[in-house]
Amino acid sequence: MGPESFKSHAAAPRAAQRAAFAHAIGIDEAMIERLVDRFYARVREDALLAPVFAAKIADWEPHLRQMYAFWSSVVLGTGRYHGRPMPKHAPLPVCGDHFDRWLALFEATAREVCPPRAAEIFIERARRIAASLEYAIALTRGADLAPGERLGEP
Ligand code: HEM
Repeated sequence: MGPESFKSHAAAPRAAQRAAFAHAIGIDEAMIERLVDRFYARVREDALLAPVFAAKIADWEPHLRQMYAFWSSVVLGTGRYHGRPMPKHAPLPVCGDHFDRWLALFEATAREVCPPRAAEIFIERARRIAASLEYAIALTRGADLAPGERLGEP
């Protein structure tokens, strides 16, 4: 087997292993839908976050479907999500407090909906993506956040 065929064979088992591991700890598409539905139900009742979403989202069904696809791609490696989150978040009137609240609600929901090991996977990924979104939004406002520094008021 030459290097090329080794390469092409190596990628598929890794993706399959990731999906198999996720399934073994209880993650599947139905769990993702429960997590996303409950999380955004909370977001829509949250005094800090609800107005930011309400200004952009009139019809929640397409957003929820997009978020099922997003989390399926992130955690199950299905490649179902093809969007680009950064341009959608860059213009939002948010600061570090919004990210803290988003993560607090997400973490509480994940711990309710998912078995412990599955919850930790969603939470760890969410924290990393939130931090990179926060950093990238700051850059669009001309601020290069130092480690630990938070996104200021828009
Ligand atoms: C301050 C916290 C956040 C706020 C206020 C927020 C708000 C929003 C809003 C309003 C939209 C819809 C934008 C539009 O359609 O114009 C959106 C889309 C989205 N958000 Fe967030 N978000 C936050 C954090 C996050 C985090 C931490 C993640 C990932 C872990 C995330 C993932 C996404 C994705 C994947 C989309 C769909 C983007 C697309 O159209 O492809 N968001 N968000």
